[in-house]
Amino acid sequence: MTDTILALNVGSSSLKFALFSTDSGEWPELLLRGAIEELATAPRLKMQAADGTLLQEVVWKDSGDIDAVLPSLLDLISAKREREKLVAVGHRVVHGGRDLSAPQLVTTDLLTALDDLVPLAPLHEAQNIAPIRTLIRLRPELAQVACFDTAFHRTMPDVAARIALPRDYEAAGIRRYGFHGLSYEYVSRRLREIAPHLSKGRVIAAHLGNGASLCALQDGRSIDTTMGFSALDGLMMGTRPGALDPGVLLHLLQQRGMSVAQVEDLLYRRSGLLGVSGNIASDMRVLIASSEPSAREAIDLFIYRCAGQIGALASALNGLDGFVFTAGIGEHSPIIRKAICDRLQWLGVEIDEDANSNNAPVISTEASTVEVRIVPTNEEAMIAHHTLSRVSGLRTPDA
Ligand SMILES: Nc1ncnc2c1ncn2[C@@H]1O[C@H](COP(=O)(O)OP(=O)(O)O)[C@@H](O)[C@H]1O
Ligand SMILES: CC(=O)OP(=O)(O)O
Ligand SMILES: [Mg+2]
Repeated sequence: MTDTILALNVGSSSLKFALFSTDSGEWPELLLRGAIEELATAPRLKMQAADGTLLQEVVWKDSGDIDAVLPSLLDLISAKREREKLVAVGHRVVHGGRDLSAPQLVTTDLLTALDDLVPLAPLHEAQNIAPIRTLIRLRPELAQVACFDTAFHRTMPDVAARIALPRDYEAAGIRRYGFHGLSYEYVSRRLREIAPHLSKGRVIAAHLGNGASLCALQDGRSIDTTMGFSALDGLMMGTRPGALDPGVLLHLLQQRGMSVAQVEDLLYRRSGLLGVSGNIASDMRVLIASSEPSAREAIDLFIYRCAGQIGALASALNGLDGFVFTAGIGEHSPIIRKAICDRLQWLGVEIDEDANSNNAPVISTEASTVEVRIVPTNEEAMIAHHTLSRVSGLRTPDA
């Protein structure tokens, strides 16, 4: 009987899952994968075999939470892989705070530490922890490993991590952590395999999904990133504004009399593409298809802000050798990639329009001084890798 590992990646708009065999060495082999979209409103699951063949589709009648869908998910997976035995589950946990800088086996103490981090990531942390507790109840024999989005950014120098507040705030943990680290760790490792000439150089990776950020990679390690203390900072996102003048917060609280809960809701759930488009959508596909001027304005702002922050990270890297697009928008939207790249001509970026329209691995021209690539991310593979390393007592090799 083959042992398997389940990787769970709960994002702000979906639950992605993937099942891996533990038999194949350092990198577990993919057996099946899938996603549950619209978790909060109308959950629908799609499960595919490793070769992409559709295995199953399920639509739940009621809106649910992860707790409600997880038992069905486990049943559906074991029905498809009857001959394998699930031995461990790895979880993406968005915030590891100041102390959790590497994947950890789940213990009661760890869960208590994670509970304390919930206010730092209101859109994610509680959703990340919920399936861990449900699984302790449903399947107490399973080993569980928490893999942190913040961990990969531990290599950021102090000058990039520091916030310009009085020193005692930093001592209390108010510093820039960065997120999407599992995605950037995967992209960095993948670059080492497919573009070793780039992986040693100065690269910006753009994780453009529902949440969005940039990471400046030097020699494969994070030296700066656009998200900071929380997953609110940096780029404009599906429902978050990105970098915001803190004076706006004071104004909302003092002059408009908004409560803290209202401001939190505004910043995490009602801003970004959704807010600027006038509630048309947070989904880039819907905005691109819309003829409403407000949809166009939301897209234009997303591109403008993204290009500006690429400039800032290019300065942190003292130049640019490579640029990588990844995640939902980055991997699938030629229109957005082109619009961003058109604003990077001053950096020597030149796009090959055919390659870009075809989502080719390299989308820059020969003449471009920056090699622009699409690298599909695989946070689940990274989670499975760390989980296998933890449960088999191996140390994870450094990225
Ligand atoms: N073909 C496409 N064109 C434009 N945007 C796309 C396309 N496919 C996916 N997306 C965008 O990708 C986003 C989801 O990205 P993803 O990385 O899966 O997000 P998350 O992990 O945060 O749930 C969607 O909100 C959608 O806007
Ligand atoms: C950290 C973060 O924003 O994650 P996601 O893109 O999954 O929302
Ligand atoms: Mg994601």
